[in-house]
Amino acid sequence: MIVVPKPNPSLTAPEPEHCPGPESENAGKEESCAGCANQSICSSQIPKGPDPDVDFINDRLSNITHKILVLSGKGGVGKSTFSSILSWALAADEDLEVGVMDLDICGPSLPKMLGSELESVHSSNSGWSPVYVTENLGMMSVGFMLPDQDSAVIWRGAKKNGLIKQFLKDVNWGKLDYLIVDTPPGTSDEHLSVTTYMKESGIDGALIVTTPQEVALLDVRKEIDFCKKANIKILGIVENMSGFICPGCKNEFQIFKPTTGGGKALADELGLPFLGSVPLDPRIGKSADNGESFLDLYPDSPASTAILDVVDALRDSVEGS
Ligand SMILES: Nc1ncnc2c1ncn2[C@@H]1O[C@H](COP(=O)(O)OP(=O)(O)OP(=O)(O)O)[C@@H](O)[C@H]1O
Repeated sequence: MIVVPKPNPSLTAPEPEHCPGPESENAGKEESCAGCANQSICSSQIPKGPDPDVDFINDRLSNITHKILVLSGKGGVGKSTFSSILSWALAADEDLEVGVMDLDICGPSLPKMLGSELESVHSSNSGWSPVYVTENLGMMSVGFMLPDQDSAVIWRGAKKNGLIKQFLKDVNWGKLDYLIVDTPPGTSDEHLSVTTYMKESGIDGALIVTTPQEVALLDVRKEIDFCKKANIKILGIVENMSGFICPGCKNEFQIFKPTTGGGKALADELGLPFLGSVPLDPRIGKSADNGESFLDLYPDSPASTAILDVVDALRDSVEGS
């Protein structure tokens, strides 16, 4: 077994062709991005023509039964927190093999949330081995490849694309029942790369995390539009930080306005499944900071009940029961 050097020199992927940008005479013709006039999905950072790596990716991913993207329009709504709790919840079922891939390249928080930040990725002839949080929960994150926790990843789209491709091609997950893919906020390079490369092998769909406030919901609408354009099914919307139930007195308090209901209203308006609301609970943040499973620590809390309801609804949706 060889420890992958930190940072991994092989991550210096060849720079594929860039978007011509708004100044170019080709801008907006074949494909375009926010910098070009047209608002359609920009694929200029993905190499054109047949990509031999896609066969390797399809081969790797053919061992994975369910693939779920966790998306949100806005940052800080609890996407990584929910991805980590979801992974823990699924892995609590010993019959399931679970993987979680952290595609938040510039802000990888899953190694910390899953209590594995000091681990390293190992490589062998069969590829990169995920870091195992528990026997049946593996994880891959760029966070494992940084020289230290404070190092910033300052990469343009082409390089992010190279890393995502490498994650999909080289990580040897083995046979998985679930792969949870945590993404950064928005609809950017990471989203485009992962949906492009995973498309052929099949993505079950996207779980959209939001908070109840209008500013988050506004961005969620864009995320939903992205999913439509990229042909990704929306498995449902989860409203996180929805109301605050005091762990001491158990009363519900109104901290932000509106405190609850925005996610459900949006789901109803767009005819999408609403999977449930998870209340604000400061112990969720503390558990995540400590790399511990909130569900294990506080199984009887209203937040745990709400989270498990969402997980059940999600499993029903993808497993078709
Ligand atoms: N239900 C909750 N109750 C209390 N705190 C929460 C809850 N959900 C998330 N948090 C806290 O909110 C903060 C933001 O969460 P998180 O990092 O998961 O958001 P994110 O959407 O992944 O952000 P980004 O997209 O910027 O990475 C964290 O400190 C997390 O512990």
